[in-house]
Amino acid sequence: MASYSVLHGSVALITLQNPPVNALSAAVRAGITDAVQRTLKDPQVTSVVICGQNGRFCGGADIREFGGSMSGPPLVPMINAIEAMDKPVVAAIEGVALGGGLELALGCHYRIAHRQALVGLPEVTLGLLPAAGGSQRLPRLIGLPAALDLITTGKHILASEALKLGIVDQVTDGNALNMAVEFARRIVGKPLDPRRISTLPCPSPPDVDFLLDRVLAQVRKRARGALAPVACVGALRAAVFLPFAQGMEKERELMGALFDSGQARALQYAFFSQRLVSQLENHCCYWARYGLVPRHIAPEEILERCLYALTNEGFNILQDGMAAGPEDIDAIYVFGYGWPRHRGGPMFHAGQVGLARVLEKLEHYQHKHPDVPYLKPSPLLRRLVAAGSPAVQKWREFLNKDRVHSQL
Ligand SMILES: CC(C)(COP(=O)(O)OP(=O)(O)OC[C@H]1O[C@@H](n2cnc3c(N)ncnc32)[C@H](O)[C@@H]1OP(=O)(O)O)[C@@H](O)C(=O)NCCC(=O)NCCSC(=O)/C=C/CCCCCCCCCCCCC(=O)O
Repeated sequence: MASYSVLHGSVALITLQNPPVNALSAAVRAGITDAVQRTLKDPQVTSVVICGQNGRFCGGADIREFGGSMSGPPLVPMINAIEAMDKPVVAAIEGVALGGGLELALGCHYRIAHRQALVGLPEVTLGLLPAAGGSQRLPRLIGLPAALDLITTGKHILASEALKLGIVDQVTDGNALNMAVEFARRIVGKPLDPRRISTLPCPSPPDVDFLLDRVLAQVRKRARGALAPVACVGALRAAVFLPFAQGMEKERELMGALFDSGQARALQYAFFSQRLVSQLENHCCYWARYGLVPRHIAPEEILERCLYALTNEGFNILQDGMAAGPEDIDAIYVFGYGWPRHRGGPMFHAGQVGLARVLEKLEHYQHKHPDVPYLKPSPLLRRLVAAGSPAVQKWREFLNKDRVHSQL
């Protein structure tokens, strides 16, 4: 939800309330929409400040809502309505203004931030693009090159850097909310048209096509099949060449394609699993408090059972002739599945760990869990170990000999 109050008799204060990061859930969007209506109707109110509860402006759209059917007031018309207001609206940014949070702030006429606050449009890291107007407003505010950098990487920057780029208007080491309220009182009556970012032209260099093509090529190379970074460049191209309303349509169209893609779902799943893992320890405390004794599973066991079962399947695939050599399997993992390049790939890694050790571990886990077929050591792994664990580069040779023998 969002609370509404009036300070000094004339400054409406809209406070986002959704701990811990004030994500823009349906209830928060409904609260903001209601509060905007109240400010419009209240003749005493001459300016508005939007802030977040507990020193955090907003961590963006509520990622949990993406998994289900979305309800409540949509974000885009809400932000457009804020920008269209005829009373100045100031965003008081403390803590974070990320994703939809920054997009909300870009719909405000001014942005005042704490120097240490973090701002950014990290949607790309979730397989999305800033589709609440961010891809259209940010380049209009700070120019195409800087917007391309921020939106295609999704990086968070400090408000002090955002000030240099022109994303925020002022920073403070003190209380950003107090400063925003004082600021809001002072600017009443100043023209608002130049502060409505959607009405600004998009500043871009003369060689704009060249720049967009170069960035697209870089992004394609870096993204290795990821859809979102490429879509981000498409949305920014629209910001340069199309009027705002049409750019917004393009933004929505591109977002629609990303939204239901398996990639966006996978990245959002990864966002939450990363956080869940860090809570594991607390769950153990919870069990202990209620007298439950969790079976102790060492992290090595989880790692080894996942990793060595995967490698074992690689040996089976090689043995069945479905891949010509270990390099084929490693290349698929490194280039297709983000396996850390510095670890070479699962087959190379098995060689580094030592084939005898991999075999020993598989035998150990198979003994403990005889019902798990993936843990049964591949005959090829056994033969390689028996042959003295040749280096991975020699396996192709070994396999060829093996295959010839089996055909004789
Ligand atoms: C930096 C953080 C904010 C804070 O970090 P930290 O202090 O370390 O805390 P964490 O442990 O990370 O988080 C604390 C808990 O909060 C949860 N959390 C955090 N952020 C969110 C969030 N945004 N939503 C939900 N929950 C969140 C987190 O999981 C923790 O909870 P728990 O412990 O797991 O229970 C850090 O949290 C962070 O980086 N957060 C993410 C910031 C981010 O990525 N924000 C961007 C979100 S995406 C976004 O904003 C998108 C905006 C555009 C939406 C436009 C919608 C339009 C829809 C159009 C649909 C198109 C279809 C059209 C089809 C057609 O046309 O037909």
